[in-house]
Amino acid sequence: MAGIYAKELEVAQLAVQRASQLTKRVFHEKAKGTVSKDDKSPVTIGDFGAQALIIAALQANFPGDEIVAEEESAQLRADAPLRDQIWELVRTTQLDNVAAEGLLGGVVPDADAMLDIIDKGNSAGGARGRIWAIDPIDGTKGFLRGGQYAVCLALMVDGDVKVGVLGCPNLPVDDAAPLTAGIGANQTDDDGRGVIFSAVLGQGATSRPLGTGALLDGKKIAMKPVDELSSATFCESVESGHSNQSESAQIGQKLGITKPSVRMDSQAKYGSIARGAGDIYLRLPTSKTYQEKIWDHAAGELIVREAGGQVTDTTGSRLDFSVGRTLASNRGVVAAPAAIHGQVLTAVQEVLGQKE
Ligand SMILES: Nc1ncnc2c1ncn2[C@@H]1O[C@H](COP(=O)(O)OS(=O)(=O)O)[C@@H](OP(=O)(O)O)[C@H]1O
Ligand SMILES: [Mg+2]
Ligand SMILES: [Mg+2]
Ligand SMILES: [Mg+2]
Repeated sequence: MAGIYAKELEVAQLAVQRASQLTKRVFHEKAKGTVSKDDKSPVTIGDFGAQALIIAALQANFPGDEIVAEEESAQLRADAPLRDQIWELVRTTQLDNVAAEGLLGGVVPDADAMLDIIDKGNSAGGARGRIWAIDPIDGTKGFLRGGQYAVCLALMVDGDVKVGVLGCPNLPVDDAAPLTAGIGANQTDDDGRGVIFSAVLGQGATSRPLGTGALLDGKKIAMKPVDELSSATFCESVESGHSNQSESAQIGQKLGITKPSVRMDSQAKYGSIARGAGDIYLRLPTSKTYQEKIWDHAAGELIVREAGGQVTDTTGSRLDFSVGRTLASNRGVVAAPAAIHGQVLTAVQEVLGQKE
């Protein structure tokens, strides 16, 4: 018998697969159509195109649902060549699997419809009803440097994440592949790479090859038991502006961790610890004012919890996805196997407590 949220999961996985196909095309192009946003962060034709394809798939299947997505069309409305470049990508990216492509609603009618679709991701979020959270390319800087990035989609119902899917084109398919120090740059999406992580609340977490054809069966994933904290591996951000790296080094010292941190962009970090390739994900605030965005965490947080992990902020509270487009009630993120999360959190609080 199909489980609860089975259709949502299938549509989400196919939508992520199709959007990843678009980002992979852009990845292999020299000019990635990069423009700068108001906050100076980069956005590419891949981000806009992937967001359009995912929202189109959600609207074809769940027309009453709300959507919180990272990007908006304003810059494209003022730049016809950029809009047309994205439209060409969106129009020509389809799944090989004809039935699946049909399920996702087929091709978007035209470029103007595409702009309107991109802007359907403008929901304010909140604690009521069904709301999808989309990060079309998480880790855009990683995407640009040939490192890790993730196509991220999650469904929240009444403020709780129920379904989470991450497409990671540049991670190894093999759950047992060790993380290498250089995984944050010069990666490829050749054979043996590209994985979809998924979870449904209460049903566990899985990984499967990203591929381009029919979805293959998923394998259950689980966090690796950490018998000796000193042998654990941190999985951390690449950008020093996104997480305080000197504090995480002090926390590592307190815990007796000697292995160097593995740095990679995006929610690929959550997927990597969920399958036991790494152990602990820390995101330590670098400013008093930055609020984490729900689309940067919703899918990964559920996948880690369903793989046997615990995820809190630095105060020990669960991440609260019900307060809008940001995690306004939380500060930073601490994710670890449930059995050691308490010890890690204590070390985090000791180090952060020394600051004031
Ligand atoms: N100041 C600050 N603090 C914390 N986080 C920030 C900050 N600025 C941006 N962002 C968000 O970080 C998202 C990428 O996170 P990563 O964990 O991939 O960071 S890193 O690239 O590995 O350093 C990135 O997501 P994308 O924009 O989707 O790439 C941003 O939403
Ligand atoms: Mg961004
Ligand atoms: Mg992001
Ligand atoms: Mg993004």
